[in-house]
Amino acid sequence: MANDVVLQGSHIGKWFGRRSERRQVLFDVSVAVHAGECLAVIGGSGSGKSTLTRILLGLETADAGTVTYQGADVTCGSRAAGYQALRRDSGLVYQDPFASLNPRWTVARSVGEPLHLRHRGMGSDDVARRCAEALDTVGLEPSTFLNRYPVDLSGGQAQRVAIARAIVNNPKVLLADEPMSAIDVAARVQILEAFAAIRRRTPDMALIVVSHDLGVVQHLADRIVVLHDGRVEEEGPTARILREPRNAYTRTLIEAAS
Ligand SMILES: Nc1ncnc2c1ncn2[C@@H]1O[C@H](COP(=O)(O)OP(=O)(O)OP(=O)(O)O)[C@@H](O)[C@H]1O
Repeated sequence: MANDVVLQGSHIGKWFGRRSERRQVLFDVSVAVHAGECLAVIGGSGSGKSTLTRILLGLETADAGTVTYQGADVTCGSRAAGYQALRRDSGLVYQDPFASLNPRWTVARSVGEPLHLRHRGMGSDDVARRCAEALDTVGLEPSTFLNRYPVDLSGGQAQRVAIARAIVNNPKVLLADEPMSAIDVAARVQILEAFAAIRRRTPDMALIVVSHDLGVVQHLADRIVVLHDGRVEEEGPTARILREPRNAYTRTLIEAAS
């Protein structure tokens, strides 16, 4: 399995604030993400889930430790050897889909923009085909949705458009930070199905999901990392962690969710 590691954080430490306000929020966190797996990062509010995953994706710098993407360093931001490759090969899905979509852009423009940015000379037929494929994968009929604006979408549809935008360049690593928490319960199934379809279509892609919702985690994740106050409390296969948590904090999280 070690050969399959795409993204690795080793002994990550992070502090926020200045002088007397300075506070450590991640303590010696090590985590490996493998090709083709879905890794869930769970933990209470403020446990460091978003900070850790943003550091792994090179969106935030670590103050201690290292992050490598396919063996190349990404730790010190844009100066690092692996940084550009990771930025190019990663996609992001956030909690609020309407914040990730420009209200003045059609779905076609929002989904197509990353293609234009990456492949400057790509022809309009290829852009249209790739946008349609991405929308199809997330369960949105292209002919119905391509010309809509965000205002014409439900929350669940908007999130699936945001996911289509995130996958249109076939990322090797996709980070979804609380992708379901702003979506009503009825629409969540379609988002789960969208992630399942993406994983079938791109079986080598690594998916990192940050979620409070253990139902979502149970459906999506192969492996779980449990964070508490910036430390890894426990990690292991999803079924084992949810059925037989070894750690008292993990048990508390599971009991609170059931
Ligand atoms: N830019 C920042 N400046 C100062 N403190 C920050 C910053 N970002 C995060 N923090 C602090 O770091 C800690 C971890 O935050 P983080 O957002 O990573 O937690 P989380 O587990 O994702 O929480 P939530 O589930 O509530 O989103 C929190 O105490 C938070 O207040």
